[in-house]
Amino acid sequence: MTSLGVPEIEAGWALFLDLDGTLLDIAPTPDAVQVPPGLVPTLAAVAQRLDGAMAIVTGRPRETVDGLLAPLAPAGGFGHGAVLRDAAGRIGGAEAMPAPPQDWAERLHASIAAWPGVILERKPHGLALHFRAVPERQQAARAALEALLAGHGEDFVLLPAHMAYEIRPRAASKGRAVEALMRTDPFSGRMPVFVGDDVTDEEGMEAARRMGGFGLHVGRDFRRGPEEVRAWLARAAARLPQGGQHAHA
Ligand SMILES: O=P(O)(O)OC[C@H]1O[C@H](O[C@H]2O[C@H](CO)[C@@H](O)[C@H](O)[C@H]2O)[C@H](O)[C@@H](O)[C@@H]1O
Repeated sequence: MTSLGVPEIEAGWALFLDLDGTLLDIAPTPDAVQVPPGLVPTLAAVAQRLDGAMAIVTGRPRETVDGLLAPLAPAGGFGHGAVLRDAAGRIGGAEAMPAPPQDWAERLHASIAAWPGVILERKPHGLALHFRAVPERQQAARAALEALLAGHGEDFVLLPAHMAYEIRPRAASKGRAVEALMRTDPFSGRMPVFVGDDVTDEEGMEAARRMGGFGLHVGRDFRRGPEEVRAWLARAAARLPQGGQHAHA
């Protein structure tokens, strides 16, 4: 255990890691995030120590994550679980996921033209309105997304996020990503552990608990934030045997 009571990573875990606010420090805008030197090699080493049972579970699209973490292309749940990639690199899960109607982005562009500082983020299976630079626009951003959902409430849901509101497919969730990946090799049979910081991560943590594992929260457990998560991962990369629990010395 660490001094704050977070258990050290074990070779028999399946590790599910949120990205923004967990591995990466929060930045002023989505495009401004910095991937700290050493993070990608650490993630690659941890995945190797866990026999590949490590996934990134994030609201970001797969293409964005692959750009940020290149050359690593980890297993994961992307777009809040709308798109899945297993440890063998097979992509799926999005067949039944709706894309936001074409006119939604146009309608939002029209709204935010009058709200300097509000950022519209378009994703394959969702949208986000960021108001970090102009917190006074929070209610307006929420209302704009609620207006879009008025005719599509059955397909999409509204999510509160860090200084943002998002729309995602109702059928997508981080819990769905955990459950689906846990049915695949090499995740199957391991103890799921989900690490996250946000409201949507609670569904991933709940899924991990249902499947015999647990969740760790950045804030309540990792009180020093993403920096502490990265140090925890680096210790596992240095300490666990190469090749994970099946490795022979
Ligand atoms: O599931 P996550 O990996 O935690 O991603 C959640 C959303 O993160 C991003 O937005 C947040 O991080 C930005 C960069 O630090 C920050 O500027 C913004 O205020 C946060 O809301 C990302 O832009 C979204 O697409 C993700 O869904």
